[in-house]
Amino acid sequence: MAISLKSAAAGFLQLKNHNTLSPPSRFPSGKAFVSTKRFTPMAAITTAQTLGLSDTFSKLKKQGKVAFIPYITAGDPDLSTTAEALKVLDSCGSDIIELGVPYSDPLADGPVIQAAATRSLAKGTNFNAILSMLKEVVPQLSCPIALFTYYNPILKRGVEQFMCTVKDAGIHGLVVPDVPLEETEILRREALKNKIELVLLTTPTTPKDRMKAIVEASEGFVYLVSSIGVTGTRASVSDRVQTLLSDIKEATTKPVAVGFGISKPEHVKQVAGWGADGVIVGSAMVKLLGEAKSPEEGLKALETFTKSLKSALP
Ligand SMILES: O=P(O)(O)OC[C@@H](O)[C@@H](O)c1c[nH]c2ccccc12
Repeated sequence: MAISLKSAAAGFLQLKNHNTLSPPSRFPSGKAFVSTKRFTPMAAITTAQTLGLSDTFSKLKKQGKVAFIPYITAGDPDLSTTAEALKVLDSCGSDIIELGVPYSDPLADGPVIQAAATRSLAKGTNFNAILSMLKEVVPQLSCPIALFTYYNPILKRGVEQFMCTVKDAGIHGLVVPDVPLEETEILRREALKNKIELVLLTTPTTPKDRMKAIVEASEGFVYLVSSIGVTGTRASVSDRVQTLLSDIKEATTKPVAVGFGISKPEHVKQVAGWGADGVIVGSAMVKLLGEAKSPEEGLKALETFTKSLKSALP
């Protein structure tokens, strides 16, 4: 289904303050993923045993806990390191992991994640290679993966084909930041068919009636974007998030996770204290991995950082 220019423009206007519509672009092509490491044979946790997104939140709520949700870009610095990073994040207590599909025009992303996507694409990362890696690694994880992609790569592959492909790879959730609510009908239908939870995003500039429609349609959890603009660490998290959270919680009982700018234990503590059911940390994670002197150093830094943030959560 092509996005009509009119709705694309409407979508862009709707999203202009937070996630912008990315112009059509080539889909990354390159070598299939070939594992360069023998994965430690662990007792594979079958995907069937791994809880989905909403069930994960239900479990945590019963335990009085808040979900820790890191984001990393697949293929940065390379797919073998991504495979190890997923296992590190899982073993450090991540409750859900957002895995980003690198894209050539990630216009909702700030410089850190844009650079990660560029590095990954330059390495030849492509969607099939990511799927191959996931088929090996997902059975070793105890937490669910939410795939993070712009809309264009989905359209290139075809929505139906895309959804059953990611389901086969053991993916539980999907986040598509640049699809306006009006264009989500086919995505939601195919996601539901494949038991993929399609997470929708609301922002500080989303009108209340539109926010209500978004939270109504969102599956898995509601993604509350904490601040206007693109992804990237901020010195502090806006107090506005507290009001936004209570507005959303008036509109729905679905879990709400907050992202954008969170990068310190005090940010995590603050957002959890305001009633968030989950906190999402992306750029700070991506920076550690992508800018380390070696993959081993990046993985070690990721482990230390994740433990410091996780320990700040109830
Ligand atoms: O990077 P931050 O500021 O920690 O924000 C999370 C963000 O990285 C992740 O959820 C994400 C990556 N790319 C996006 C594009 C739009 C919305 C969200 C995202």
